[in-house]
Parts: sequence; C-alpha cells; structure tokens
Amino acid sequence: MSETAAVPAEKRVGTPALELRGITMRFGGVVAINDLNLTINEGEIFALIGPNGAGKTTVFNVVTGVYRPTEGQVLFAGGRIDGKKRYQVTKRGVARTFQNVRLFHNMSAMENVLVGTDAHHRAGLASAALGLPWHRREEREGREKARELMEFVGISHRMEETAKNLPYGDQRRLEIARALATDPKLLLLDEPAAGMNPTEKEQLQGLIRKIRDTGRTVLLIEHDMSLIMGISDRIAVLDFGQKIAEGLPAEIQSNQRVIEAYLGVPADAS
Ligand SMILES: Nc1ncnc2c1ncn2[C@@H]1O[C@H](COP(=O)(O)OP(=O)(O)OP(=O)(O)O)[C@@H](O)[C@H]1O
Repeated sequence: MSETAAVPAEKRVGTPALELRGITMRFGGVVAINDLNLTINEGEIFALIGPNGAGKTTVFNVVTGVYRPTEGQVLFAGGRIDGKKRYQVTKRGVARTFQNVRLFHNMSAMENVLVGTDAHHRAGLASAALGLPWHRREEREGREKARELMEFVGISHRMEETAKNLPYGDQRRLEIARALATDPKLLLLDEPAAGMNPTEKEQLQGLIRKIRDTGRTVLLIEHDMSLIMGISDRIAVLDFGQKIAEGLPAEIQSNQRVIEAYLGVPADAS
C-alpha cells in the first residue's frame, strides 16, 4: 500500500478490524501474553513476529476462541469475541490456518474445501439425507465456490487428488482455500511459508496480496524475514509475551530493541 507507506504508522488512520485490549493469557505460572494491545486495520497485511515461545500462536488461539484470555478484550468488527466458541468466531468472519498443516488427509482437495463452505450452509443433516432441493442447490453452489477458491489459490489441477498426496506447498495452499471458504473478513495465517521453497514463497506473497485485494484483512505469523518485510503493511514484535515494537517494516528493521531480541545482532555491534 504505497499511499499509506509514506505516512508514519502512528499518524495513520484506519478502521480497526481487530483490536486486542489488555490481553493477558496465563497457563499456570507461564505468562504467554502480557497486557497486549494491538489494533489491526481493515485491509491491512499485518505481521506478528518474535522469537520462539514469544506468544504469537497464543494470540491466534485467543482471537479464534481456542482460549478465553485470562484478562482483556478482543474486539472484531466492533463486537467482543473473547470467550466466544470457535464456530461463533468463524461465523463472525475470522478464519485461520495452522503452523502444521491440518487437512483431512484421506479426503480429496475438493472435499477439504467443501468442509469450509459448510460453515455457512443452512441445510442440516436431515435435509441432506432427504435430498431436499435447497440442500442440492447448496451442494452445487458449494462445489462451484470450492472450484473457484482452488483456482484462486492456484491448485485447480489438484481438485480430485487426495490431500495427503499433494506436494507440501499445495497442501498449504489448500489449507488457505479451505479457510477462505468460510468467507472470512479476517484471515490468520500461522507460518504459511514454513517448508516452502523460494519459488513457492514468492507465489505465496502474491497470493497473500491477492487475498488482501479481495477486501480481506490478513494477520500473519512468519519467521521468513524477507517475506515479512516484502509483504507487510505493519509489523508488531512480541518477546516473552510483550509487544516490544510496532511499525512499518523499515522501522522494525532498524529498531535496536528488535535487533537485540530477535534479529540476533547485538545493539552495539558495528
Ligand atoms: N496450552 C498451553 N499450556 C501451557 N503453556 C502454553 C500453552 N500454549 C502456549 N504455552 C506457552 O506459552 C508461551 C508462548 O507460546 P506460543 O506457542 O504462543 O509461542 P510462539 O511465539 O507461537 O512460538 P513459536 O514461534 O515457537 O511457534 C510458551 O512458553 C509456551 O510454552
């Protein structure tokens, strides 16, 4: 977003899509997230980075209803979603992928995406069993949508293949297609580039931009710095559950605290 890139982060205005207010998440004695405040604006590609164990995945788990935060609020599209059940968060318009690919391995690629489209269908099991007209229509529409999504992520040639037989990069794309099938306003991607080769990473960057260009907001966790720096509108850095920096990619790259905590170069190294 070249227009916004020229404006300092703190001066930029936008409509918040997701807000974390004073989020703390404790597991017994472990403080995984400590009083975290974060605002992600509509249409942003926002990256959450930080060393292993910094609390990034826990943020995703709090946002998607896996965990109820110990303290704080999560606001999405103006309403609170903290403490809501996972399916309720999905219905509100939040979808995610996982650090380790989680597909139905013995189902076809198409069937995996259909599971996602099912999240919004009104026809229940009974109408499915009876073959009622709206069920048949929804099934047809679901398959059409799944086909479009697989084309969108670039795996339309794999539709009928069993998920476990897909090359790894395509499995990750399939996961993204399945998440998009719920028609999310906000998509959370947990280390989408993990295990990808350089060509796949480049294609992934294009795909993430394309997803944003369809009007969605993207929040991603990633360790691949060139991908992060190349694609993010803004970045927040976590360390031991606390936000230690937030800003534009260039600001993050030159932030001494981030360099010390994460990028691995001592602050006084010349
Ligand atoms: N369910 C849980 N029970 C106990 N401790 C947990 C749980 N989930 C996360 N933690 C702890 O919370 C801290 C943050 O973990 P988290 O997985 O969120 O970090 P992360 O930044 O995603 O790390 P990575 O980059 O390695 O995936 C760690 O100390 C982890 O051990």
